[in-house]
Amino acid sequence: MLEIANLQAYYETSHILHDISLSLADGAGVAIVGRNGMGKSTLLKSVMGAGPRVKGTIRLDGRELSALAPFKRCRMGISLVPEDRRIYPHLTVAENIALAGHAKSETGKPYSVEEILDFFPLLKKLALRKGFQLSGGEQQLAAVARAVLPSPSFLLLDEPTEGLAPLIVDSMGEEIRAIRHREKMGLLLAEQNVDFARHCTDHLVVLDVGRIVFSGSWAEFDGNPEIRERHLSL
Ligand SMILES: Nc1ncnc2c1ncn2[C@@H]1O[C@H](COP(=O)(O)OP(=O)(O)OP(=O)(O)O)[C@@H](O)[C@H]1O
Repeated sequence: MLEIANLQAYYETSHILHDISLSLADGAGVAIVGRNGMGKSTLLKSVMGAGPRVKGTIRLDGRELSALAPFKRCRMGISLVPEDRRIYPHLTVAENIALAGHAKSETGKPYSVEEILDFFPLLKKLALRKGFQLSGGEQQLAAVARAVLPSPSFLLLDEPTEGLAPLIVDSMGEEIRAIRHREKMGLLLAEQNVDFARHCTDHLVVLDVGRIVFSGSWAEFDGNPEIRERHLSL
């Protein structure tokens, strides 16, 4: 279980996240939605320990993470795909994915590169292609695949669909959904594409200037058109 309680996050003197509390049961999928600059990325980075200064508690299976370096959180079962993907341009897709196998993991057994390529059929066809020869969407898929290899308990994805063609967005949505359900992997997804977020998760929180203004299921969200109109540009 991933529990975030009374989280505050700061960059220098700017107070970005205010009193965020959020719990994800094992295998749960939660989307963080909201307009640009509302704090979605900051929330994911706070959970990973990668950037903002935080106060409050972040616990994974009861163990406090807030003081731990990102690599330790990764070993404990959290994987982050940042917005900028960070695919190595001169390594092949298979080599980029294999890199994640070098990280030690305290959680379940990592998948093999072959298993990961079976999860992502599009990447299987591109396994020997170098990073710089991939489209933005293919790079994004490779970054997600690499993050899945250590078999994390919770996968954190930062706006994976940004700037991608609709076809690859659909295929990524299918694959993430399938992996989540088959492997019982938790997902915390920062996303502006509401249709994609809905496809991949069960619940959502809406952020507005660093505060949660809505938390519930997608059905509850649909029953609340005012939230949609006020906080999301649809
Ligand atoms: N490294 C940083 N230093 C200072 N301020 C930052 C930094 N990163 C983000 N911010 C500020 O924090 C606020 C929240 O940004 P964040 O990137 O978390 O929002 P977001 O909802 O993910 O937006 P987007 O969808 O545009 O990525 C914004 O006001 C942003 O300018």
